[in-house]
Amino acid sequence: MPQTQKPAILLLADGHVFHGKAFGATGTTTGEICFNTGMTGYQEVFTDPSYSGQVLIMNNVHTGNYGVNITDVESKSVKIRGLIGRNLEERYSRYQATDSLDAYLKENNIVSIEDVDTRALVAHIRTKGAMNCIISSEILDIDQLKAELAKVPDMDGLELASEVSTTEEYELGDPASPLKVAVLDFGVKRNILTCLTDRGAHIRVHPAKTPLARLKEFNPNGYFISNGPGDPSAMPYAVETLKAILAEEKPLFGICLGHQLLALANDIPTFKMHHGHRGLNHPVKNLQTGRSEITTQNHGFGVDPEAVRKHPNVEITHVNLNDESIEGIRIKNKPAFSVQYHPESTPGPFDSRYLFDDFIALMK
Ligand SMILES: NC(=O)CC[C@H](N)C(=O)O
Repeated sequence: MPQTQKPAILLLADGHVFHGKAFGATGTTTGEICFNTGMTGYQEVFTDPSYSGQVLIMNNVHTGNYGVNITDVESKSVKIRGLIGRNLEERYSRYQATDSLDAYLKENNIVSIEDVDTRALVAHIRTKGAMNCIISSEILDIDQLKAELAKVPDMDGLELASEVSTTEEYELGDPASPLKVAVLDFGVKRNILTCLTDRGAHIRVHPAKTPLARLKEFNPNGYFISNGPGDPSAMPYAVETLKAILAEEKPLFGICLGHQLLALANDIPTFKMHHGHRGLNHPVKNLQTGRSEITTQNHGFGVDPEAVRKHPNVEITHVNLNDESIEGIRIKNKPAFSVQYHPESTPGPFDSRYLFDDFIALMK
């Protein structure tokens, strides 16, 4: 906790007010409130592009105590819109750390609030569901905050992926590799790309709206459909590309948003969840092997379980052991599969990394 702190206010769309202290950048920020139950890995979480448009509560009581550095990132900048914590620590201790969380949030202009009763807040979101919120250390008048909050668009129906996708194509891995993967970037996490290149793939990463004709010019052995922020049903352009890719009959692997888009490309609808799944310890059962995995998750939308079960050509490969939501699917007559969770983890356990091996094996 820094020595001198201004007061700050968190207002929820349902009128609930939480008083706390300003941390990081001062000012005002808005977005959809969500919570992550992970005890560690906060820098990887803050830089995950799938969090764009969201204000994040860290459930852990202390965040910031091991500082930040330049390597523990999933993209070039912090992507959360704001941070809420019980204790956000300015002092840190770790030999690899290069700076404090406070300095990092200031540098990335992330308005944050601490000294909030996060247990009560998370319990409230779990009961009432996802909603928009506003944090401010400059506007302390509730009516004025309410007026600002009313201008914030709903996450439902929001297309955000094209805002965080790369604007230029780029290649990674060994250009001499015979294994080529065309990546569609909707906000891809860096470690997903590393999981592919570490397994020998040469990859080309493409902007979100790249048509199949351009993807094919790379002569790929397979296609990877990335994670990303926003509502998948607001991305008809991506669903069209996926349908065209599926007609190619080449291996396809999708993660999170990529999983939702694969469902939509098979006419399975997606829906807005009550408050989503975000954390590092979500149990998932692999129905093909019977084994359980502890997984990293970050999603606020899901694929319609009834529509998946009724689909003649889609097989459920993974289910969530907490709520039986659909965690993985496979297209029966095509070499295409996807998972709702994050096998690249970072942060999280490595239980599900085998999915990258499966994708490589499918291409070989
Ligand atoms: N991590 C992701 O790809 C998130 C997908 C989607 N934006 C969701 O919230 O469900």
